[in-house]
Formats: sequence, structure tokens, C-alpha cells
Amino acid sequence: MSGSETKYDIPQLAGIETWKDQTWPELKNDLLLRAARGEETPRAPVWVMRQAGRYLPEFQEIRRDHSFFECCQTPSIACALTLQPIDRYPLLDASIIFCDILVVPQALGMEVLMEPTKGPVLPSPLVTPSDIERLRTTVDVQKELGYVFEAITLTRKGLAGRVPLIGFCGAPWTLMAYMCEGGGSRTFEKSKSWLYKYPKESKALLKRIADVCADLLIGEVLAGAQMLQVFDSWAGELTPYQFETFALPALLHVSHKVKSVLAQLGHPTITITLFPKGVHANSSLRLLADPHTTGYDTLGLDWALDPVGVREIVGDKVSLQGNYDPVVLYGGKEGIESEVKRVSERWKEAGGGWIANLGHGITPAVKTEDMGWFLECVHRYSKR
Ligand SMILES: Cc1c2[nH]c(c1CCC(=O)O)Cc1[nH]c(c(CCC(=O)O)c1C)Cc1[nH]c(c(CCC(=O)O)c1C)Cc1[nH]c(c(C)c1CCC(=O)O)C2
Repeated sequence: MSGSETKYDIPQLAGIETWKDQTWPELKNDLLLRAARGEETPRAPVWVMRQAGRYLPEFQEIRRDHSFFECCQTPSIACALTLQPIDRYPLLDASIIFCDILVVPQALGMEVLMEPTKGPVLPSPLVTPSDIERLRTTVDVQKELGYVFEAITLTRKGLAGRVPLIGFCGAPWTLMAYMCEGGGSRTFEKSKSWLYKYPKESKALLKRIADVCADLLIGEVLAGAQMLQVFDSWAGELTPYQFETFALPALLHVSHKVKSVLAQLGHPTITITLFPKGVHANSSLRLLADPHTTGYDTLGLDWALDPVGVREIVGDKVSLQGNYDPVVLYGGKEGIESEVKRVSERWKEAGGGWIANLGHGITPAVKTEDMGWFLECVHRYSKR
């Protein structure tokens, strides 16, 4: 399964010429990178998915004057939004570049809108395999997504070594789901019926998406990202068979291509987190236990899983991230403290590399002081 033997084509990225000449501010807090490599750190590094988001008044202020994708596509704005939570909360141990997973369908040629009440909308979804012809056959990731790389370089400088910068992309299956559904879904009838009706074409589509994801991640690292995360937000909608047959090979294509191309370029290896939201620990997660073969060093867990139980299943080779219930942030000061304390004990008992995070993104109505209190509690109760 290891991708080290396969030679991948090196994408045409500006960073290939420039990455060796970049000098970066010295990193002062490397807890995140150590935990991702499997170290048991003195306390858990902590960050929060969607930490640059609508619960922050300073985010809302910028969003008032700019559309969502304008924020993603303007490097100075994306940089400013990424730095907002870092400036406000010195207890955060990581930053994640402000962007969206749906920039990959855009790079493939699909229109994506962000509607205030509905979330993402893709007005012309893929209905049958003949619609795949509407996608660009080769994607010039530098041309389509160069703004992400620019934003990353600016942000890494702006961070001045305070914390590492995470780059990310969506997982092929999750992106295919958006591309076939035309937006979010409750039942995933359109995207999952592709897997039953058109299994061969589904695999080919997933591979094409995976290629763009890999090139995006490679460009992010060359531009200055110090760690990567792949968001498979809809992994839990699949049967274990579908996860293994469709989602997993595409995920492995991404991680193997990223690591192999970086090695070909002589770039130091970096760690990758996979967030396969909703997957069953005893079936799908079990397939992801060995970073040496999967290329995923850390697995992000949602709040439905118990860290001790997961450790028993996946063993000690892989690091883990998670998994406080995002709704705990509405639990009040005492509620937050007692839950963080309880869950942290499970994590310490589980052992191994642990990055503290929510089990999914922070939601817009959270009070900024409750987010701050949550971070304080994690610092206190994750101490080993
Ligand atoms: C599925 C998914 C998307 N985007 C993303 C995922 C994977 C994680 C997950 O499962 O939530 C990933 C994402 N989206 C965003 C980030 C930025 C980095 C971070 O702080 O985590 C990241 C990592 C910004 C964003 N992406 C989005 C916002 C809010 C949009 C706004 O400002 O109007 C932000 C800050 C919009 C978005 N983008 C997406 C949705 C479903 C929505 C709508 C959500 C909603 O309306 O509540 C697609």
C-alpha cells in the first residue's frame, strides 16, 4: 500500500522554484508538530476547527464588506482572518489557513456559491457520468489556486513563529458528495447512488479530484504550511464497504502523492491529519491505524468516539486529534470545565500523541469568552 515506489508527476507550482530560498521566523511553539509525530507532550496542543469564523466579531466585521469567496481569494484578507483567533487567544497552539474545501471543485471548473442561509450551493451538479466532461481535464493548480499559496506565505510571516500553520483540503469523497448533490444533504441520495449505479466512473472521478487535492496540498507546503489536514466530513455517510472501496483509495492517492512528490523535491517530510468524520472505529478507522502505509500520521475523531476505545482498536502508531463535543461550548463555565476535565482524563488514559480539538467545527453563536475558557480548561486538564 505504501506509495514510496510510485513516481508521481511533479505539478507545475511556483513554489518548486522558490521554497528552498524562503527563510521563516523561528518556530517558538512546536507542541502541535510533536504530538502529530506521536510524542506524548507535557500538555495537549489545542486548536479548534473553524477557529476563524462567525463567532468572532472581528470576523463578522470583515465579512460585512466582502463575500465569503472574496475573503478566501484575497491573500491579505485570508491572512488577516487566519491571524484573528491567534491574536485574540494566545492559548491556541496552531493556526489554520482561512479558505474552504470547495475551492477544489471551483478549480475543476464548477461554480460554487455561498448562500447566507443555505451554506454552499453548486448550481450545476454532476448528475450522470457524461457531466464529468464539463470538468477541466487538466487543472493548473498554480493558476486556479495560487491565491491560497500567497495567503499561506503571508500568514506564515505574520505568525512570526508563534504557532505552526496548517494547510488543508477536502477529501475526495466529501468533495464528490458536494459536486453530485449540488450542496449539503441529509440523505446523500444523489452522491451515494453514483457509487451504486456508476462504480467505475465514481472511482475515476474520485481519482481526478484526488489529483487536484494532492497538488493543492503540495503547493501549500511549498508556500509555508507546516502541517496538513484532509477533511472527510461525510465519510460517516458511507457503508464500511464503500469507505474501503471508494473513499480510502482516493485518500491514499492524496497522501502518497503529497509525500512522494515532497520527497522527490528534497523537501523535509510533514505530518498529515485525516478527519474522517463519523466513521465507525471498529471498521473503517481500523484501516487507518498505520501511518507508514496510509500516509496519515494523525486521525481526527468526532465526539461520538471514546479515545480509550479507539486506541485499543488502532494501536499506538497513529496520533489522534479531538474530540470535545462542539456543543460543550454552550454548556456554561462549570459545564465546560467539568466536561473538559472528564474527556481529558480519557485522553490521558488512551496515551500516545494527542492534539486537543473539538469533534467538529465551532458554531457561530458561541460566546468568545466561552471559547477562551475552553482553551484555559484544556491547558489545565490535559497536563500529563
Ligand atoms: C464541509 C466543509 C466546508 N468547509 C470546510 C469543511 C470541512 C469541515 C467541516 O466538516 O465543517 C472547511 C473549512 N471551512 C472554513 C475553514 C477555515 C479554517 C478554520 O478556521 O477551520 C475550513 C477548514 C471556513 C469557512 N467556511 C464557511 C464559513 C462560514 C461562511 C460565512 O462566513 O458566511 C467559514 C468561516 C462556509 C462553509 N463551507 C462549507 C460549509 C458546509 C459551509 C457553511 C457552514 C455554515 O453556513 O454554517 C464546506
